[in-house]
Amino acid sequence: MGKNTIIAIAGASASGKSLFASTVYQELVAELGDERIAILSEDAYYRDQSHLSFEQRILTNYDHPAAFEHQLLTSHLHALRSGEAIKMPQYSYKTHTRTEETITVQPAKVVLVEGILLLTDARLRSQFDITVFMDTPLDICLLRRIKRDLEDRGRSLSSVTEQYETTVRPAFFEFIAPSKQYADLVVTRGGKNQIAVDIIKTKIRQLLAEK
Ligand SMILES: Nc1ncnc2c1ncn2[C@@H]1O[C@H](COP(=O)(O)OP(=O)(O)O)[C@@H](O)[C@H]1O
Ligand SMILES: O=c1ccn([C@@H]2O[C@H](COP(=O)(O)O)[C@@H](O)[C@H]2O)c(=O)[nH]1
Repeated sequence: MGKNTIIAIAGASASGKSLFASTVYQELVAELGDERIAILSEDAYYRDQSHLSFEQRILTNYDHPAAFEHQLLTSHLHALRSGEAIKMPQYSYKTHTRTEETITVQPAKVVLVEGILLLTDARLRSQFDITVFMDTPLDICLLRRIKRDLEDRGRSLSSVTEQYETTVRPAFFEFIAPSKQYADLVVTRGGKNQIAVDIIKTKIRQLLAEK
């Protein structure tokens, strides 16, 4: 396989990273097929906490870099770049640990990866060829996170607001916002910014045509 390209999409929780990455991925797969493009999530690399009780797991700060197994993600990106398949872990936000299943990701010429802390880690940054930061206002992120966490992640309004005040907001200012300096592209207005989606798709088509 020729040179691979890894594209990282970072930004605050509920800034639209996942929607943006999956829109780029799905639209390109519909057009070109799925052999040359792969998609990964940093959230899949939250540490396995199956050795802890549920009461212990909910004490973890999920917005701190220590919550992630970034070394495993780095080695998986390196493997994909080297033409090897990986077994991506699967994570449950409801049980706060990995599930038994993994997803096999085949090496692809373009790999999209999205997550809150991707640009904060120098080991990960060294793997990225193109970096994107979703610059959605924090109040909009909070509104979207409340809706999503209540509907999809089994949370109550009080747990979302308490977590937001204690870890999510402080981590945004300590880790995520400063990592914007490492972005090649800054995307406003979240995952439905179709102009930004089209710009990344054009770049990917160009990369695939070169190889
Ligand atoms: N531009 C947008 N307009 C409306 N809703 C959006 C927009 N971008 C994202 N969302 C919604 O906000 C929620 C959080 O987006 P998501 O992509 O899951 O964020 P992240 O991956 O950054 O946590 C989702 O329900 C998503 O559909
Ligand atoms: O067990 C968990 C793991 C993570 N979280 C929260 O998820 C977000 C990151 O995911 P996004 O999809 O980017 O929102 C992070 O802010 C954690 O607080 C969780 O609540 N529980």
